[in-house]
Amino acid sequence: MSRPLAIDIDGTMTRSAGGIDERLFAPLRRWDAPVVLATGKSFAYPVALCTFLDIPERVIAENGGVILVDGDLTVAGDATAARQVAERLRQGGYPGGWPEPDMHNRWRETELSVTRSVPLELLDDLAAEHGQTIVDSGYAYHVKSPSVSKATGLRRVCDRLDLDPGAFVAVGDSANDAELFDVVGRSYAVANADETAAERADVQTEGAFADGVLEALDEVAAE
Ligand SMILES: O=C(O)COP(=O)(O)O
Ligand SMILES: [Mg+2]
Repeated sequence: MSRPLAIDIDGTMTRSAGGIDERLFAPLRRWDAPVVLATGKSFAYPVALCTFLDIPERVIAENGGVILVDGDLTVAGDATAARQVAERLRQGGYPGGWPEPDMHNRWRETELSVTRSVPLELLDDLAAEHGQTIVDSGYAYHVKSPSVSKATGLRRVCDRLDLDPGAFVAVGDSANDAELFDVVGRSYAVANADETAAERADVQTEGAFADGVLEALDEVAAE
């Protein structure tokens, strides 16, 4: 019997060189419990992925800033603060996120994704000045409201689907998955996970990236 699944995208569903590992398409499409894509990517990306996977639109995007569950949309987070931090970065001679044209932030509704080439100390100071925190996905620094996370996103999803977060299994790879790992019934960190994710997960898979996801899915499906 399958359990509801909350799955991270970058570093988890992807191959080491990038791009979604196509071996995940069939098992996710067939999964006989809700599948929620939980990501730091901007809202458009996981919605598009649901469309192409042909699964219901159940999405926690922008590290909990935007949640979509079967047509029910919640926008949390602090878009104004994110824009102010972007402006301060530009004033300091840095990209206001990523170099233009910035496809990471173009369709972003709440937080700010920032290239990891920007000094973390500077970003920490700017974020704190605007009441925001930083989370590192391994792919980008995310300047976000401290009141949202993938875990707060999952709570919203659960309200909507009338499920308990404890019913969920989560799979992820990075610090931005750690709060999610704390609230689900069982959490898997793939073998390439960063230290924070690896420590906070219940289980570490032997396989990296999608191999780890397939391992987790097999284990859950066999129960
Ligand atoms: O957008 C990123 O930086 C990474 O997003 P992820 O949460 O899917 O790994
Ligand atoms: Mg990730």
